[in-house]
Amino acid sequence: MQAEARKRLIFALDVESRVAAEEWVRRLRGKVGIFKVGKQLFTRCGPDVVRMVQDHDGEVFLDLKFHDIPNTVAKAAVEACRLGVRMFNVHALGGRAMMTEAAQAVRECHAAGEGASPLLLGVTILTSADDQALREVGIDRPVAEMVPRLAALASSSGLDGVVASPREVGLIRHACGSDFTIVTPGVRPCFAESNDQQRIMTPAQAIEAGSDFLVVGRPIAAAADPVVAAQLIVEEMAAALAKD
Ligand SMILES: O=C(O)c1cc(=O)[nH]c(=O)n1[C@@H]1O[C@H](COP(=O)(O)O)[C@@H](O)[C@H]1O
Repeated sequence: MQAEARKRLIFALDVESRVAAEEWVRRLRGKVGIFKVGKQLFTRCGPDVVRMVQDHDGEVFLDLKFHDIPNTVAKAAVEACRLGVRMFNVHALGGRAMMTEAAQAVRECHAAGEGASPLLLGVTILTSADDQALREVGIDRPVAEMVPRLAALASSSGLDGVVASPREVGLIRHACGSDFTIVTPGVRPCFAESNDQQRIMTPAQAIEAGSDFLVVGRPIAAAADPVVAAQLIVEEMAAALAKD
């Protein structure tokens, strides 16, 4: 069960240089399933950092949260496919046309033999946001209504899954069914700080709720012993998976 749990743990490489990223990959290779390359690292290092992870036999979640006009996002999606990443994301708030064109671009790129077939995920409502934050940008509906609504829109636009807080997994499963992939950041083991995350759950709670993949950054990176922290999270996930 630990091997299955490990495959589902994604470590966020939220660091400022290729050297630091490579150190983390060497340290956590075999201890986590996937490495997430996000905006900070990608802006600093570009696509080479994705290749660096792959050169270490690591799989990559490219977390650039594309949100633009449909044509631009579709073309960025093709580049993500060409990089051979395991998964990448767009903002579901970008809407149906944007998501549909991105999904089509992924299918065509793969069919033409130009790239891999990554999971295309829609970010619903960021795990750092709450109802008050939504009201401030003019969204009067609560998070608990917006997340399943955006997940259903992502699903009907041809996306493979969503990124959301583990707190909303049940609502998403109800709206989108069991085959839809749910990736959850906002995961905090009991030994870690919540930082800027608002809608959090423990690794066990996230797995019990039905998350497919857990994204964890600072609870591992800031731990006194990151390898031990990753292993504790894997053990907690494995115990929750064993209850199924
Ligand atoms: O798409 C994401 O990965 C993401 C979506 C979201 O709603 N919330 C969220 O925290 N993330 C990412 O997940 C990671 C969480 O990191 P920690 O809060 O350090 O565990 C960060 O790299 C975020 O960019």
